[in-house]
Amino acid sequence: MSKPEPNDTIAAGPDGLVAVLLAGGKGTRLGPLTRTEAKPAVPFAEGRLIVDFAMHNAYRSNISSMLVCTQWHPATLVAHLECNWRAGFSQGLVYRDGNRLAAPDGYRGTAHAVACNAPELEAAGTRELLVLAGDHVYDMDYRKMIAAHRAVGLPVTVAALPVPRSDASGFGVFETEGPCHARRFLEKPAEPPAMYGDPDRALISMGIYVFDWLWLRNVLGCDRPDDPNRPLDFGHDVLPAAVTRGEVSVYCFMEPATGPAPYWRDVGTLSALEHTRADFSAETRPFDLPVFPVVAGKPDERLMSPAR
Ligand SMILES: Nc1ncnc2c1ncn2[C@@H]1O[C@H](COP(=O)(O)OP(=O)(O)O[C@H]2O[C@H](CO)[C@@H](O)[C@H](O)[C@H]2O)[C@@H](O)[C@H]1O
Repeated sequence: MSKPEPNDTIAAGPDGLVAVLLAGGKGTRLGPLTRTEAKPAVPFAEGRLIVDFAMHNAYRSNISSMLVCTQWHPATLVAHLECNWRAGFSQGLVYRDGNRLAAPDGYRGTAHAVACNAPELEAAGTRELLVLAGDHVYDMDYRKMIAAHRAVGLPVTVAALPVPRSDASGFGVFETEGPCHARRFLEKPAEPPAMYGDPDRALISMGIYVFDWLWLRNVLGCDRPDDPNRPLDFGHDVLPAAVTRGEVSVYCFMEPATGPAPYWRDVGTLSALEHTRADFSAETRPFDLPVFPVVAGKPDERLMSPAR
């Protein structure tokens, strides 16, 4: 297995886009599985780790550069990405550990993780940022969302989908006044508001964002590193204010916008992970497991071992 090269650099794609994968959370709700392991590095099925779903989506969406924010036990994750995915990212795949980059406290939240990497993103020529989480199981072509972001012209686009209202309090929830027109954003509300036209469902954030970089660097206070009021978390700090200011467009991950939701699972709890794994071991899978790009050299030995 090749060793990670922390000095590698990234350059934005021809359209100025860079992806950031947030992969540093502790994942405490996965109990023993994440005691000494990053959540995205938890095995899913047949040699795939949880992170491979987001990686495959990025790869097949022609994303050519990615910065991965790690923090909690990143060794397995970095080795896996380096071995299986580096070949798919022609403009660079780099890992930036909060323990080193933001010592002594590390990244203090998702927005802070991006802010800490602002100088490198700036140097890479970033004009748009696609922010992804490493702990979701779904099959999505981000190009459609990016195209929608450009067409609408607002500085932020958030991917969203409906879930039963009773399941929504663990997510960021949009209060909408049209099929996908957001009026308010509430991070993990005890009483999630119903989505427009459907009293039984709520429109939740999938934790996938496209940002205009100049807007984001300003909102994150990248020029004010000592400002104690800088936002730390996208869901708690950045989105509620941005939605209220009318700066956020909602990208509904479903066709048509009011139709049934596609398969998407946040596998942040043991029971969600078990159910999702069961869906993929059933005769008919929700969709195919991720496929690694062809790598010159040896395949990951995990792929040679039996499913786990
Ligand atoms: N300090 C840190 N440094 C680096 N990476 C970190 C980090 N803290 C968390 N992460 C990573 O960021 C991603 C998001 O994790 P969070 O735990 O912050 O959000 P959560 O999933 O609860 O909600 C979010 O995702 C759900 C969808 O699952 C949305 O509904 C909700 O609005 C949104 O806040 C994960 O991949 C995690 O590993």
